[in-house]
Amino acid sequence: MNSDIRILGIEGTAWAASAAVYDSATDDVFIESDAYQPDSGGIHPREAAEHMHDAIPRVVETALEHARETHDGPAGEAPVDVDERSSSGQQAAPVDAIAFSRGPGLGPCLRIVGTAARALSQALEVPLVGVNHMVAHLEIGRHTADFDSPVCLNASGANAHLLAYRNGRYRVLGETMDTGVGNAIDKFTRHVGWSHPGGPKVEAAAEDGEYVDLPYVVKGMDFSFSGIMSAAKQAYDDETPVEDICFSLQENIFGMLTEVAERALSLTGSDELVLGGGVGQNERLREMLAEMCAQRGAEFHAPEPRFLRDNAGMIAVLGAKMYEAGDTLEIEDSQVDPNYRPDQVPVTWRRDEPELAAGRGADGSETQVRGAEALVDLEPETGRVTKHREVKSYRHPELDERLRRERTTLEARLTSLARREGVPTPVLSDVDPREARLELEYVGETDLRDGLTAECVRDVGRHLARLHWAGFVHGDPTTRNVRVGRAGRDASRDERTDEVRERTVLIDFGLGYHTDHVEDYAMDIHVFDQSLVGTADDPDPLREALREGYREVGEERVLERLRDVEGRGRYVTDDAPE
Ligand SMILES: C[C@@H](O)[C@H](NC(=O)OP(=O)(O)OC[C@H]1O[C@@H](n2cnc3c(N)ncnc32)[C@H](O)[C@@H]1O)C(=O)O
Ligand SMILES: Nc1ncnc2c1ncn2[C@@H]1O[C@H](COP(=O)(O)OP(=O)(O)OP(=O)(O)O)[C@@H](O)[C@H]1O
Ligand SMILES: [Fe+2]
Repeated sequence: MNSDIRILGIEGTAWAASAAVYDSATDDVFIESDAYQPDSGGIHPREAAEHMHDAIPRVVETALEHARETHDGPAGEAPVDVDERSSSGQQAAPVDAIAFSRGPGLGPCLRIVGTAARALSQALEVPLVGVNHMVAHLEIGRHTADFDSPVCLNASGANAHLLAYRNGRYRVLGETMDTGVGNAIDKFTRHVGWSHPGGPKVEAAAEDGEYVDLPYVVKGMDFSFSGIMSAAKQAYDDETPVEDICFSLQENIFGMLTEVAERALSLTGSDELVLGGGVGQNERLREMLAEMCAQRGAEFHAPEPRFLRDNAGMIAVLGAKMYEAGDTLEIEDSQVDPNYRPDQVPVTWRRDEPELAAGRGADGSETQVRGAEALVDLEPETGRVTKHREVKSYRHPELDERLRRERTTLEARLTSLARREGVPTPVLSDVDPREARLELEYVGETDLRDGLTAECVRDVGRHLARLHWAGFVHGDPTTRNVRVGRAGRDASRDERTDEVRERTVLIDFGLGYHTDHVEDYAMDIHVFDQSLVGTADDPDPLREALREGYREVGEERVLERLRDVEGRGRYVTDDAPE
């Protein structure tokens, strides 16, 4: 940002009544916050709104005072640019625009912030900028890290998701299938009788804990907390020491988040990761992410804690970028949106398009690929591939051992089973679960990601339907877990035209499992769908092809359930006690 822009930011989506002033010339961010602390239980929407009502005018006044003081320059000096924008001849506004969080968040809180922002914009005669709170959690990290095009993990109270920029939007590559990560932890601490917020208390208790087995659920880049939270509450009721539960909750929950973040880096080819959100204040989460990135040669950045928890600084910083791009709002269009998703925001302040880094040398000559889970040695000449799930040092050794062994066994079993169901997969020549090593046939010429066509995607739809028909799911169908091309045995002739057709081969079944739940089948399609959205410039025709292919072989009720899965508002911020 070149010019000197000063923005007042206002935040109040849930618990933090906060105002900030960002000065682009000095890159200074002044933040004044007032936290709502529930007397008992979790956040009560009405009480939170009352808090906003009282506290927002106060924090805004403090921030404006700061703006006026710094605007006038050091004591004794004449004010700068005083009447530049003043139409009425009065002293000019101390800021260039008012940025406020439009959502997601609690409706009653958002409305108070919206009203305050509109009133200020009118009184000071400066434009209004409507900021998406989750995109602000991401952008503050990109700003402070000075990264180009990172993957972002937002780990906050009401949300948990992975975002990556593609063609004018932040795409959601993966997200929680139930509650936000902080809310999940806070529900456990309510069960135990600890006061809100629970995250810091779990972190403190975990220091004296030992590992106990708890559920671990990732589906591609999506994940779920409901199973682990019920198991944790049950373990507490069964008198498992609470420090052991806290320790293991952190190991598993943050292990899941770190694993999906690594999958997102692998899928997009990005080597930059930023962390956002209040749960990002947790040392163990940061340590795991840093270690994962170090192990794969990526850069990791977590902003300082005042920028991680809810704060108006991040609203002001993104507000400045939007303001500079001319992305302002008319008062009549400035309504708030409690379900405002990050992928609804047109990204007006970025022009650059990241290249998807190739997974290997374009000519296929590189012989080793690092996936999210494994190191894969390729020998296209001999037609052999060795896949080794390395130790992940960020994970607790017990969990790591279990996951690597189970997934290697499953991958071997389901790869073969799928082929028997008529789905092309590599032929397996050796399995060593203890070493977490597989030997497979080399298939395809490229990853589907690098040769995306509607025809191949339609094939993927048919393949998934066949697996589901046989009673199991792939678990991680992405555009990198599908190989396409005519290499070796993969060439096949079209019966009608006698032309050599590309074959579409599924690989990497390590997250697959047997199930007869329609929901699991729908999720499997959803996971592939999200990877299309994350890797294609124009995903819609491909998404349609996926459904067409599925429909040819599979059951309509699965596609109906898919529409349910997609329509579900996962951004439920109401954390009122059950
Ligand atoms: C929509 C918006 O209102 C919402 N904001 C929000 O959830 O506040 P945030 O400040 O980003 O995160 C609060 C959460 O962060 C957790 N938290 C705070 N410190 C923590 C720590 N040291 N370890 C784990 N969790 C922590 C709290 O328990 C709480 O659940 C969101 O971003 O989802
Ligand atoms: N049998 C194979 N034939 C040809 N290429 C393969 C084969 N298996 C793996 N690869 C290549 O190696 C890459 C990583 O393999 P794989 O997906 O199995 O590892 P992973 O670590 O589980 O990856 P991720 O979890 O990121 O999907 C694939 O995207 C593909 O390019
Ligand atoms: Fe937040």
